[in-house]
Amino acid sequence: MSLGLPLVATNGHVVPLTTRIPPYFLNTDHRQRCLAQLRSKHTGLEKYIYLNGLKERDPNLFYEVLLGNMLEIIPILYTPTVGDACSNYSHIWRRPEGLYVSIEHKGHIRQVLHTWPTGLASRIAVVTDGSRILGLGDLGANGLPISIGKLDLYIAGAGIKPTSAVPICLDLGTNTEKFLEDPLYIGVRRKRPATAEMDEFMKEFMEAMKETFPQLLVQFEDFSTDNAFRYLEMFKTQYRCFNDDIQGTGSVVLSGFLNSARLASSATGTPLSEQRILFFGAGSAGIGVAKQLTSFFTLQGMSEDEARKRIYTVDSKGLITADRKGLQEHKIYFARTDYDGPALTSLIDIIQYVKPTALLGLSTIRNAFTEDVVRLMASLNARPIIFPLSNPVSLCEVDYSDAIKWTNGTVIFASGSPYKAVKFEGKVYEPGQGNNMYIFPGIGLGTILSEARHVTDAMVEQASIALAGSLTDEEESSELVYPRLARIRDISANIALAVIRAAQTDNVDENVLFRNLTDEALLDYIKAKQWQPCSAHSYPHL
Ligand SMILES: NC(=O)C1=CN([C@@H]2O[C@H](COP(=O)(O)OP(=O)(O)OC[C@H]3O[C@@H](n4cnc5c(N)ncnc54)[C@H](O)[C@@H]3O)[C@@H](O)[C@H]2O)C=CC1
Ligand SMILES: CC(=O)C(=O)O
Ligand SMILES: [Mg+2]
Repeated sequence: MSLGLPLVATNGHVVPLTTRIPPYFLNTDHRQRCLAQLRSKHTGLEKYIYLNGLKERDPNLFYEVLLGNMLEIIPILYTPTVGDACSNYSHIWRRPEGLYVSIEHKGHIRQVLHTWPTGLASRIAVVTDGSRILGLGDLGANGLPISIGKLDLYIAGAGIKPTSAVPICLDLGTNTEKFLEDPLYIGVRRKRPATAEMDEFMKEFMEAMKETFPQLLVQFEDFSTDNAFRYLEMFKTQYRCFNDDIQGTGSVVLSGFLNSARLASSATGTPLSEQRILFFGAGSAGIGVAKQLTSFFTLQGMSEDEARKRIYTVDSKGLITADRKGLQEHKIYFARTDYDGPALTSLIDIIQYVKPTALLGLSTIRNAFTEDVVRLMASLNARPIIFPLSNPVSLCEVDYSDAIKWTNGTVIFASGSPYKAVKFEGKVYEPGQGNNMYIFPGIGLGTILSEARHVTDAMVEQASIALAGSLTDEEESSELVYPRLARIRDISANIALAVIRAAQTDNVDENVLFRNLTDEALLDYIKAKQWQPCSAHSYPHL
């Protein structure tokens, strides 16, 4: 421990020569004190505010507490509680903790970015425009906590240094009236810009980001669906960036689906090539996952057409068919051409028609997977795969305990937000959490270390395959589809290794030094680079 003033050691105890610190404070366990303080708070939002204050007072201690208590703390910093933090951010705001770039800064964005204190040391920015925060809609400038929460997962889950992380909220206005009318609202009071104005802003922003932070990776987060696809297409080969909701979600769900299909197949013998996957919800997340699945199927030898035929998509108007007028661009690829009956609008009718082996919810519709829906899935499949992936919990398509009860324990389940284990007829069942948090830390770490010019499709796909293969024997025998969260650092290191190798194969790695390392040596290097918090450094000023 490095302390500025001499200390007296008595009976092995450390006593600072100062009156500002209680004499025996340094001999107590600060982490336990923090946990006790955290647990004394009654609501999720109070816990969020407490943790936020702890991070400001003592970042090392904050990350130590987080790393030692992931299962308890991640649901506060991230989904579901981060949803409450965003919804109420204008009211709970305490201190500056991220970078706001406003539409009013247009023409001066470079100057704004230069105000960020860690400048050239910055490596990863999570950028939201607040237009679709989780499933909660347009929260405008209140969206910053989602960028902060994702970056906390980068730091805890992948070992990215806190000083490398830049949380960004683009304040482009909001179309949500209640914020525009709220005197405490922290954002610019205007409606969102039209496409041409937003495009100009985004182009200036990305160019300025590259100039100001030349080694930085941009993760686009929670943009409304049209813009999510639009800016990914516009920027993905020009800048080092990816879209978490499209690519991160695609990658993480493919991984859980592969492990689920293996489990289901051991009961039914159904091969991957005969899976029929029904997507309830066809936005950035639904279509992102559908594309990742079809891409994987083609890797397995299916033709593109055969792969696409495995997928059925549903939106608020029902089963998406090619003959529907005015289909949005991103829905066209998966629109069915083999159904020409009357529009199928009820989920029960759609399931009866498709007979899916897997039902994936990315719809934001709470309890859309009713008892009838779940029981029908169970009657069609010995092991139905049901993933209600919408966030936060308040928008989840079905609760875990209901899914277990209505399928008599046969369901293979992963939800976007966390659920606790459930006891049913004497047996304990553990849910999976199908959330991009398992994937983006490793994609980011691998991209940063390899200094990849772009994030290629193969990097995202290999991340998914690495995650799918990361289950231990114990996790496999417990029928988990994702690894236990407590192992996320090791898992992120393995994902980063796969991402670096894919970057090399695609020739986008600007750091070519890793090319000559064996996998073992590279994995050791990655792990050695992971930042470790150390609260012993917290009192150098005593
Ligand atoms: N688990 C995870 O890792 C992730 C989960 N998500 C969640 O997925 C959800 C959707 O996100 P996006 O795709 O970006 O949003 P979005 O708003 O673009 O998509 C929602 C989709 O659901 C459909 N939908 C709405 N009402 C419906 C109804 N009554 N019946 C059938 N379909 C209906 C819409 O037509 C649209 O296609 C959000 O809750 C988000 O939090 C998103 C990314 C990652
Ligand atoms: C998990 C996530 O990225 C979302 O719900 O938007
Ligand atoms: Mg998201």
